[in-house]
Amino acid sequence: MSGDAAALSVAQQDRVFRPHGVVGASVEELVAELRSTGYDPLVSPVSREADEIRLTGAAMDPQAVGPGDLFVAVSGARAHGADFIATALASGAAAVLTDGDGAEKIREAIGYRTPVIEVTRVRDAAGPSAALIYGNTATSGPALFGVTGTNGKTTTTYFLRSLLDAVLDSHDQATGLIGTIEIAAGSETIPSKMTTPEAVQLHSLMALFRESGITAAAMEVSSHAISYQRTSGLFFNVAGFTNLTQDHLDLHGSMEGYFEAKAALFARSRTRSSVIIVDDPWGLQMAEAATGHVVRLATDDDPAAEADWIVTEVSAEALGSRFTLHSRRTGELIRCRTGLPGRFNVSNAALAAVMVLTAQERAELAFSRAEIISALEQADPFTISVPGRMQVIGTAPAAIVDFAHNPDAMIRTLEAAATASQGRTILVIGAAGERDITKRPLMGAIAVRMADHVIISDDDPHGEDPAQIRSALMEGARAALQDEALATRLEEISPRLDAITRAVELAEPRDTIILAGRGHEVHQDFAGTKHPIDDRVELARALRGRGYPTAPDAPDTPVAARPAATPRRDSTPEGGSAA
Ligand SMILES: CC(=O)N[C@H]1[C@@H](OP(=O)(O)OP(=O)(O)OC[C@H]2O[C@@H](n3ccc(=O)[nH]c3=O)[C@H](O)[C@@H]2O)O[C@H](CO)[C@@H](O)[C@@H]1O[C@H](C)C(=O)N[C@@H](C)C(=O)N[C@H](CCC(=O)O)C(=O)O
Ligand SMILES: Nc1ncnc2c1ncn2[C@@H]1O[C@H](COP(=O)(O)OP(=O)(O)OP(=O)(O)O)[C@@H](O)[C@H]1O
Repeated sequence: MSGDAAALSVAQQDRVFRPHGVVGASVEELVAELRSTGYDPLVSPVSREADEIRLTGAAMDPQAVGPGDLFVAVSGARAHGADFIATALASGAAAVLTDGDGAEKIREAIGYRTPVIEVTRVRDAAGPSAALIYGNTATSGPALFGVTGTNGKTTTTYFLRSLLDAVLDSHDQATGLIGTIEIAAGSETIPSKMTTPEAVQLHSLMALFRESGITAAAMEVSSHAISYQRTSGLFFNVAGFTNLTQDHLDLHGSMEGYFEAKAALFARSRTRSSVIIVDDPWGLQMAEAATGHVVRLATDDDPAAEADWIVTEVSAEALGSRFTLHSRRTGELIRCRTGLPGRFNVSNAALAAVMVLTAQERAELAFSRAEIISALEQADPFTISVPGRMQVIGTAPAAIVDFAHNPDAMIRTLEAAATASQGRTILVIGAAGERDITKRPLMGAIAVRMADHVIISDDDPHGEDPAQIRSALMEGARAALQDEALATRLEEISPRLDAITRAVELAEPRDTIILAGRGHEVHQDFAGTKHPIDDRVELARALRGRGYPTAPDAPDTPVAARPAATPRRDSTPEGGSAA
């Protein structure tokens, strides 16, 4: 989105990034739909005029409500949406969908002025309600490609979109994208608030996509989204699974709970086909749990016997890789490449390719196999820059900004660095506050096991004390240093800007610097206060400051200012047992 619109808040941008020609539904039609699907709605006030009110949009965030919207007021951990009824009404909300508590709050605040539809499961009902308003059905389009898994969602959706673009361009059709970094409808984009938006926004986006001539879209599906019913009422043409490793245990309680949340996406009622990477037992289990048409993809060196597609002939090419996709069923061989570093990007690229091939096989895309193969072999769709994902900022020393913020991603990123590096690996790492705390010591331990010099710093502390988060990482790192007699150098430096400067000061041209955890993010959140900092900008600045070369597309805009409220600076170089 450009011009004046770009100056709007994210919620305001959500409000204007909407379809225009929505036919909508009346309150009466919505209530009838909810009744017929078992939600047992109660409506007040019940009157002819109220029934005839036409709903032409839906929003859950009161700041994103527009005229004629259904305001979906949910009860949450921080607040009840109904507490914000005044904001929603001032913006033009025409009716409210809420629970008993919400209905009570609204009656107390405004009496019986606006129709209130009361159901017990508001989040469940939000998706089907929005689907009705925006005219979305299982076949209304666009062709939707959903990707879930602990790591690789963003990268795979960028790869998917790039491949779809390469094929659809010649058909004059555009593509969409919904994910952590941005929401895009063709060339129009807005920034994302969440990896997967709420159902009301997703349904609005489907209608916007259709209106904008978008025939295919790639979308990240987080486990939070599945648990919070954000994808309710949406139907995927192909759902893809990358992997399952430790993260988000604060929400899911256990790996089994986390698995169950993800598995819900691969049900016949939600997706027509599933493409599942079966490189580990979780993947194999996911393929067993999936119902409907399931395609198994193996991307490692020891492919599972059950795999339908395997990746073979992987070889290094510049910083990226070449590989061949082999269909065990038909014998088909397709040559692909990705310019992004790391073996995991071969997996992400293979998943994107097999998802599109599967959609074509199942006659869900109006283009031929030959067009996909030609795009794969000639358009190089997997050599693109994915913001903050293995993004190369400097070349000597190699300097990379990556989003790795959980144990498995760290291992894979540091493996990629070790393969590429001629010298030492210098790592800056932190952990986010108010998120899975059990991963912090694990991440500290992995850091000192796999890098040569580790600087523990801050990520987004959110409401937590940043020093405490660092200390949990340090604890894991120190224990590994001691127990495993490692020679890794370990420091704790805050703020992050100082940690970045220090990493560059330490580096020599043969070394590799990895700034992990923050990727594309441009603010750190300290208890609700946002401090501008972009790892990519600061790394490029520090490299240039020391006369080191930067990559051609390294940023040069001086975005970041030094944080206003700087947390404790605590630079305590520590050696491992041999240091
Ligand atoms: C755990 C979780 O996902 N919580 C989400 C959930 O919160 P909740 O149900 O507790 O609701 P709440 O925040 O109390 O708000 C209730 C209602 O009051 C409104 N409200 C609330 C507070 C306020 O100040 N103003 C306001 O209007 C809200 O818009 C909502 O309508 O619904 C809220 C409304 O949409 C989300 O903002 C909130 O996301 C929180 C902030 C969050 O951080 N979520 C992250 C963990 C998340 O979802 N991440 C995944 C990606 C994870 C990954 O793979 O890394 C994602 O898909 O983004
Ligand atoms: N297939 C993969 N397997 C393991 N690690 C990966 C994979 N793909 C990417 N990574 C690592 O995970 C990080 C995040 O990648 P990406 O943003 O593509 O995943 P994501 O699932 O969208 O993550 P998030 O949900 O946290 O945004 C990358 O920066 C990289 O370190």
